[in-house]
Amino acid sequence: MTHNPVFLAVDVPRLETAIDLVQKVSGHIGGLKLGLEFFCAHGHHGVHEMAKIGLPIFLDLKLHDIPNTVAAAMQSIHVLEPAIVTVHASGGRAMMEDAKAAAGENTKVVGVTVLTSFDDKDLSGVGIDHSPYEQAMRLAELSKASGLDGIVCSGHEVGAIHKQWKDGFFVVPGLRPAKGKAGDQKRTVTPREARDAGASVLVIGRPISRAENPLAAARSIEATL
Ligand SMILES: O=C(O)c1cc(=O)[nH]c(=O)n1[C@@H]1O[C@H](COP(=O)(O)O)[C@@H](O)[C@H]1O
Repeated sequence: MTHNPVFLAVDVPRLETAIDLVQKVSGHIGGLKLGLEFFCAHGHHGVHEMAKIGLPIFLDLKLHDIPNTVAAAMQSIHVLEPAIVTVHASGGRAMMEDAKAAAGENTKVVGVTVLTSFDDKDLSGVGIDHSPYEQAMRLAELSKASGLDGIVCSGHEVGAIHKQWKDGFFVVPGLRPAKGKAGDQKRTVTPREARDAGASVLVIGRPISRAENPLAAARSIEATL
C-alpha cells in the first residue's frame, strides 16, 4: 500500500472522464476504487486501462451470493490483480471463507458490514433490530473468524472495531470534509477523524469527483491528513 490512504471512488460513467479525473488528482491520492458503476460499464478492459495509471486498484464489487458463485467470481478477477476486493459480510461465514480461499495471494478481501448510507431505521426496514454500531461489530467479528483481511465500516464504528482487531485492515467510506454535503450518506465523519480512529483506507468519491476543482479538493483533503 502507498502512504496516502485516500482511494478515489471513480464513480463516473465514461471511461475517458474517469481517466481524465484520475490524471488530474493522481499525485494527491493513494489508490483507485472501481465499483459497480465502473465495472458494469467497462469490465476487465476498463480496469486494465485504469491500472496503467500505476496506482493500486480496489475492486469494490460487494459480492454476495452462494459460496460457489462468489468463489468463481473471485477466480475470474484474479487476472486483474486487485489490491482489495469487497464481499458483503452478511453473505455469511462459508461464503467469506471460500471468497478468501479463491482470492489471489496479494489481494486483501474485506467484508462490508453496514453500508454507510444506512441508519437505525434503514436497518430495521430490512429486519435487523440492532443499531448500525452493534451490527457492524457483529459482522466484523464474523469477517475476522472467516479469515478475511478486514472490513468496510463507517467512521462511527472503526475505532471500536480496531481495538478488538489490532492487525485488521479497515476501509472507511462515507467521508465528508467539514461542512461537506452528505448526499445519500448517513454515517459520516471527516477523513481526518476516520484516520485518527484507525482507518487503513479512506474512500472518497463525490467530495473530489464532483468538486468544481477536483485537484484543489484532493489537495485540501490531503492537507488535513
Ligand atoms: O464498499 C464501499 O466502498 C462502500 C461501502 C459503504 O458502506 N458505503 C460506501 O459509500 N461505499 C462506497 O464508497 C463510495 C463513497 O462515495 P462518496 O459518497 O461519493 O464519497 C461509493 O463508491 C460507495 O460505493
